[in-house]
Amino acid sequence: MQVGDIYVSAPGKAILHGEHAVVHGKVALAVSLNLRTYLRLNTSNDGKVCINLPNIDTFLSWDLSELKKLIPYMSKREEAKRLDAELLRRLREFLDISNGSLDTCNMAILAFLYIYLSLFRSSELPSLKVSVWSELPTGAGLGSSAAYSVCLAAALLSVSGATPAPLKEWDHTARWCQEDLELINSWAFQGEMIIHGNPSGVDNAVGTWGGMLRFLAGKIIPLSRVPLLRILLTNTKVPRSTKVLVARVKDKINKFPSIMTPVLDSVDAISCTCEKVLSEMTSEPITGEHYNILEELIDINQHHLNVMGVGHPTLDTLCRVTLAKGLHSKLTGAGGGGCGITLLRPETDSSVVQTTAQDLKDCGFDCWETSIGGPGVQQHSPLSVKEEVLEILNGY
Ligand SMILES: Nc1ncnc2c1ncn2[C@@H]1O[C@H](COP(=O)(O)OP(=O)(O)O)[C@@H](O)[C@H]1O
Ligand SMILES: C[C@@](O)(CCOP(=O)(O)O)CC(=O)O
Ligand SMILES: [Mg+2]
Repeated sequence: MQVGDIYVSAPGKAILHGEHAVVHGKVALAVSLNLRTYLRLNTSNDGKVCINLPNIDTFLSWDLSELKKLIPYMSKREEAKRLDAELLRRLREFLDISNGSLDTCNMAILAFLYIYLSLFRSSELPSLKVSVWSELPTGAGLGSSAAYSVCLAAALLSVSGATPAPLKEWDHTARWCQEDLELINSWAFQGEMIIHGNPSGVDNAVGTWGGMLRFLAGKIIPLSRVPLLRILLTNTKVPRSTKVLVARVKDKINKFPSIMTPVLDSVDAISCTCEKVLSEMTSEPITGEHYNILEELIDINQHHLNVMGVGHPTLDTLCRVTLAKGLHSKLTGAGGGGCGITLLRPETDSSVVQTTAQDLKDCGFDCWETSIGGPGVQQHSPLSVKEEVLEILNGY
């Protein structure tokens, strides 16, 4: 087992098209953001497991002797594809968490202990301290749950020795090999299953690999030839739970299958059309017509998402305020509040961006131009972690 400090980070994501539909086997296009979640793990010998989650004011620790009692109940499992229902039930009982709980802290703790116990089930449980801090707003549609799960999976797998930590003495940052990334992604998916209920896997795939990707039924295709897109991100600050929204869409599909199926098919076609246009934009001169199509796709998809029941009055406001400046927006992630994206044209003047952002801030929203396509999960030397992040992580 590796001893010492491990620092890892994983990016958040924005879904350009395909949220919700992707849960039902349709195509999604997603891209990583320059906002990341950071994790520090250090092994200790105080006989405890501690977790510090300052974003959600959660600081807990358990004696190893308590956690060891959960191990005899764990069924033997070779792969990380499905959740171990018995372990989850025992953990819920141990933590006194009801089955339908949506509590932020409960979900985060359950995901952590589940991955920790599963990975160390057949060896000695290590005493360790984990601190996680994120630049991402939590529960706002930017994939904070996936970035959290990817960081947990990467750090715990490294400590267990299953995926050797890739950082060499002279490196500032390092990435895992493809096979190890697949393992990290599969354990992160389990964390997402605990937090989301029924995730598609697109968010943890972006958190693991970064960049822009096409996701269809678990198949991940990196899109390497994409134009540089300028995107304005707006956080309406209306809290919501991905788990609740995903369940709401499922209920609607079950209630009105013949009405909702064409909507999902249409979203699929939007994602495919968007992918085609993005690809054309790299092989021929970019024209206004490319952007006209991208904007129309955004408008149509936003209507579809409203039909699915995941809109919100604040998201309508976002679309109206930006359209007044000639800019097109849609929600991103699970919706119901949270964040939206606005496509900026290459020629959109910075004064227009600024006044639009101010109008949105006047509505009570947070708003910023973001850069997209950041790297997937990384291991860091402490030197390569921003000082303010290091201070937070090392403060516990
Ligand atoms: N930095 C973090 N620290 C602790 N828990 C986190 C963190 N980021 C995300 N989470 C967990 O993920 C949940 C939010 O996930 P979700 O509803 O899917 O929203 P999103 O992924 O869009 O941010 C939180 O309730 C919490 O359990
Ligand atoms: C709604 C969905 O498509 C994306 C959810 O993203 P987020 O948790 O809101 O960031 C669900 C999923 O793909 O698992
Ligand atoms: Mg999420």
